Amino acid sequence: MSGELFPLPAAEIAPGAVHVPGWLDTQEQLRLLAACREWAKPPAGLRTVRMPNGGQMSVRTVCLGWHWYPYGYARTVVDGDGAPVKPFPAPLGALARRAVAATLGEEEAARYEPDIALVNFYGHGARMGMHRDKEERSAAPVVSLSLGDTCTFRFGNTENRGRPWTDVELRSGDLFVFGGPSRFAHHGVPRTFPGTAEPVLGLRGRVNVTVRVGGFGNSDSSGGSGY
Ligand SMILES: O=C(O)CCC(=O)C(=O)O
Ligand SMILES: [Fe+2]
Repeated sequence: MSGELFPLPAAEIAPGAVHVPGWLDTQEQLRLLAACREWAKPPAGLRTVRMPNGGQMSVRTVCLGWHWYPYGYARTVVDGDGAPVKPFPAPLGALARRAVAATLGEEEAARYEPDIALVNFYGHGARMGMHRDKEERSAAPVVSLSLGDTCTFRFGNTENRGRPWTDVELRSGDLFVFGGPSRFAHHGVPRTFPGTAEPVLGLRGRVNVTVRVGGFGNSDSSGGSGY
C-alpha cells in the first residue's frame, strides 16, 4: 500500500480507464523496482530519448520486448547503442494480465498477451507532455504501474491534447489501465512531487512501467517519420 491507512477504492476515470490505488504492496513494489534497476543496465539500457525536432525528453527510458523510438518500434536500439532490445519478461506479462483482470475483467485478461514494456524514470523536474500511445498496432489495453514519487497523471480525451481531462494523483504501487474507448486517449505527466516516495523504496524520483501489446508479428515497425 502507499501508506494509506485504508486503501482508496478503484475509480473509473473514463470509459475503459481504471485507477486502482495501492495495487502493489511494498514487497511487490520492491521486487518490480529491483527488476527495473537490472533492465536499466547497458547494453540496451536506460537512455535519453532525442526527438526529431532536436529536443530531448526529460524522462529517461528503457524498453523491453520491442524498442520504442520517436515514432516507431524496432528490435534494436536504433537511436542509441544499437544493441538488441532486452526480452519481454514473462513474469511482467503475468502481472499485467492480473492487472487487466482486476480492472477490465477476466475475459479481456484471457486474451491479453503483452510483448512490450516501457520503463520510464522521472528525475527531479522531469515531465511528459500530452501524447497518445499510438505506435502499437493493437487496441489491447495499456497497463501502467507507478513506483516512487507521487505524480499528477493527466488523462485526456481521444480528440486532442487539450481539455477535457482529469488529473489523477498516481502514487507508488498504483495501477492505471486504459483500454476500450480510452485506449488511444491523450495523457501525460505534468509534474512529479519530489521526496514523496516512501524511504523504504530507496528511490529518489519516480519510475513508471507501461505494458503494451505491439501487434507487429515478426517485422519491425516504423511510424514513418525520422528513421
Ligand atoms: O509515466 C506515466 O505515468 C505515463 C507514461 C507514458 O504515458 C508512456 O510511457 O507513454
Ligand atoms: Fe503514454
